[in-house]
Amino acid sequence: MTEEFGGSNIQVVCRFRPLNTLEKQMGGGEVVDFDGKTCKLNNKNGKHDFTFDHIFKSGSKQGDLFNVVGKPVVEDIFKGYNGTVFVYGQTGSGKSYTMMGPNEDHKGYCTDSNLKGLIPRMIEEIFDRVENSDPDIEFTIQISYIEIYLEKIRDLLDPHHQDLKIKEDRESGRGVYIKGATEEYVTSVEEVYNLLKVGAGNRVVSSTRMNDESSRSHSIFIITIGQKHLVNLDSKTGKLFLVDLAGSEKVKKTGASGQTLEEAKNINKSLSALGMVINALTDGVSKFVPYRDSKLTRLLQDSLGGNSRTTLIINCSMSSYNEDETLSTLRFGFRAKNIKNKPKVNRELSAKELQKLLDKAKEEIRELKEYTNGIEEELKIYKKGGIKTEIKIQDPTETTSKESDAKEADLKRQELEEKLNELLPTLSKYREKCVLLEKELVEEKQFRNRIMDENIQLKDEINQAKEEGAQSLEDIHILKEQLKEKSDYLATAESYRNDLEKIIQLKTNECQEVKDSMKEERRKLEYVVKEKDSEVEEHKKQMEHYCRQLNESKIQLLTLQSKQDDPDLELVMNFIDKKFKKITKTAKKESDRDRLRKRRESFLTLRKIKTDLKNIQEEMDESDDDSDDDGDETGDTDFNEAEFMLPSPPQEVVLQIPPTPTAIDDSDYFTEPVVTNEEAPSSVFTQVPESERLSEALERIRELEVTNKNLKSERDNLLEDLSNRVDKVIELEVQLDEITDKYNTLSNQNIIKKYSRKIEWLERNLEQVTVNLSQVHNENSEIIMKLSLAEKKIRMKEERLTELNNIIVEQTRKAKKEADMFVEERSKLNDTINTLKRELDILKHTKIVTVPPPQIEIENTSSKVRRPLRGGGSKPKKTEEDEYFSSPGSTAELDVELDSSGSSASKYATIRKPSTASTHRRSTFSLKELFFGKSKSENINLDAQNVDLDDK
Ligand SMILES: Nc1ncnc2c1ncn2[C@@H]1O[C@H](COP(=O)(O)OP(=O)(O)OP(=O)(O)O)[C@@H](O)[C@H]1O
Repeated sequence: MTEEFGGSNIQVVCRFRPLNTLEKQMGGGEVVDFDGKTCKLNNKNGKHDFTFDHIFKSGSKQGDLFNVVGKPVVEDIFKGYNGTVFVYGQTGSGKSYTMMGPNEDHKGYCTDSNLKGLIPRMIEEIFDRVENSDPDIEFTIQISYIEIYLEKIRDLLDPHHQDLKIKEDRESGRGVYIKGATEEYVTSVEEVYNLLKVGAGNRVVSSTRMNDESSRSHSIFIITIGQKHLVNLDSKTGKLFLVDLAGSEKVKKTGASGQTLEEAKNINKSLSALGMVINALTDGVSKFVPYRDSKLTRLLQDSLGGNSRTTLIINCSMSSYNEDETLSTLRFGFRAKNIKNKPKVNRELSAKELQKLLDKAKEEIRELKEYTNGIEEELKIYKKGGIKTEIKIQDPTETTSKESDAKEADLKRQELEEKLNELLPTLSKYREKCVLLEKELVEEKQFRNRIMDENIQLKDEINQAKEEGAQSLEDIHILKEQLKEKSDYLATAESYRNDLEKIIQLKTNECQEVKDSMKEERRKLEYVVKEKDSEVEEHKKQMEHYCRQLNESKIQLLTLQSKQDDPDLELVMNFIDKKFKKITKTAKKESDRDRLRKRRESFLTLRKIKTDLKNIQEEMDESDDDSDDDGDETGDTDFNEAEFMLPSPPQEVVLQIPPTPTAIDDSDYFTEPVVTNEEAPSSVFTQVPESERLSEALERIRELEVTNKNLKSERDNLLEDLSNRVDKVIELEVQLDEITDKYNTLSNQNIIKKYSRKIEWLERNLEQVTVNLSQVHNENSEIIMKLSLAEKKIRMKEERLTELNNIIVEQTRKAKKEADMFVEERSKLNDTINTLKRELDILKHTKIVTVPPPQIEIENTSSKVRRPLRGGGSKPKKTEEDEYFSSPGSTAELDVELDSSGSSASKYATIRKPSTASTHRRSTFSLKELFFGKSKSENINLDAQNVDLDDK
């Protein structure tokens, strides 16, 4: 059974050690002042005050520390509490010195009465207390000694155990323990010292710049003290953890490297885990304490915030050389002060205790029954009228006759029988009750176990749910971050798209502008073309005029021909006419679309005609030359020139065909004047003398030729300008197409595709994230619901548990009451039996008992076997009787004195050895043991012939 008391804070004491050689060498002074329980550290950053439960200045004695810290802890352990003393501080600050004392002869402990540390003093105190305890209390003392080195638990009492595991057993009240660790039973201080020596030999210690013998591991010395009151069977257990932590160290200062560096890393890691546990226990916010982060914290779980009375000793240096470390140590201790523990007295569970009580009661009933049966049997013998041969019945009066004695005996027998008959149902009633109680207890225990299992399961569920919740929250957080990232990305993409759209718009505007400008250009061009057309028209008219004149000249030529009968000239004229007609025809057929091409073709045709004409001219010239040679014609060079120039006008006319076919009817144009000109000659030839007209015509032809040339060049210019403009238009159109293409390409190009893909992907992701988010929200709310449900369940279970506890308490109370009643009844029964016995005694004579030697428990020298100690003496000592009985085969004739006064009468018998008959010594055998208990278990037989029971 565990008795809980109000929570108590961890006690924190602070110890300073004197400056060491290194600190003196470094030349720094002392930086700590004291004011009662407050120490003040003055460093470069100012003053820091820390108040503790006790402060031990540098000159403090080991004994003072024991009186303040050690003694009360030992007292607590004997009360059944768990206790812990642990020392914390930087390397070389005096932790091992405080715990063990100086390790001068490398034994692992110190026995110097002034210098020995807490552990030796506490061990001695424990054995002193056992020595001075109630002799009815049986003690067991067990020792374990382990170290945590490089995050592995090593058994210092058995180095074969290298990596022990930590286990927890709340149900049995054992709490956190190390599975497989050696637990040696000890019965003396010397035995413990031996173990300390063994342990110290197995510990890992190295030399560093800060400490010649630096502990490289956390050592834990565990003392378990069990107590059992042999009379009331009350039992309790106290466990004491004495922890010497490895020192925190600055690698730079200690000069750790290689293995020591690895050790330093592990030491600092586990110490920081210890710091985290203390933070979580004291910050008032943390719901979770990370005990499982290191072996050290896991092992100290009960000592920090659990079932233990804990004292923390912080060891510091006063030197300015170590002021930073001292400050951090003081802060650590100051924080630890706020840890609240819940120490409980570790008593046997009520169920067990009750079970034992019940067993005891059952045993007593059985014994009583046997005893009554014995009496019954004796009575039967009397009833038969005989006297048991072994029993000499002493007649106290010597005056009553045998007959009256028999009658009286008969009556007594009847009375006894009646009383026995009355007693038997009571006994069976008790037996039944015991069975019932036993059953109830088993059921109750099972129920309680079930509830506890359920509770643990629920707690696990809650923890899981909490973990899941935390995970979900984390997921939500991650998703939110992703969402944010994606939204940012989306926004960037959006802005990029907007920029692109703007660029496209700009380009489109530019295109539009170019189109507009082109349109404008076209319009201008059309205007110019129109102008040029009108100019051409003008020229055409002029040409008409010239043509007419040409026709006139032609007519004149014809006339001349008729006069000269020149067949070649006629041929030329015909040819020209033909060509004119042909060209007119061709021009008429030209469509608007192919105009330009046709023009060029016409131009080529005309050029061909011109070449033909030139050829004809040349032929004519040749013929002229021939005629000249013949001497037929003289001084007709003008005519020849005119002849030579003749083809030009039609060529120009053709070239100047207006752009719209409807505008000019070429056939009309060419036929009409001819008709007019055909009519004209009569008048012309009649008015002007022929040679004048001819020269005039030639003059005009020349003029025409010049004009033609001008017109030609102008036309060429115009054509060139036109083609330039057309080219420009084409170029612009090509540009426009290019821009459009570019735009299309751009919109189709990878960037846009990529971005649109990305945008799509982001949108999809966004959707997914939203879905996930809502899912997570749902899950979260589900978890919260589950959590609240589970909490509700736990609350209900807890309520149920309290209810059950109350029931158990009630049941225990009832059982106790019943047990009391039973004891009362039993004493009544005893009284009755005593009365019966007394009555029977009248009939009895003194008996001699031959007691064979009781089997004395042989002391087992193996310390792993339970070795109890009795209060008042270090272990159950052999009494004179024990020694006597222990000699094999010896028998003793003992006088057994029965003390009839009070209830103890049934309990003790005085045994007298024949040789020392005068000395009456009280043995530890109870009457019950003597007659019933030991008679079975320890072979003590009643021999009526050898036992003398006197009247007392
Ligand atoms: N209060 C003290 N008075 C005198 N000497 C002391 C005191 N405390 C410590 N010392 C001496 O200081 C040295 C270092 O002490 P100790 O080995 O106990 O340090 P530690 O904190 O256990 O170091 P580590 O963590 O490295 O094991 C030892 O030589 C020890 O004797």
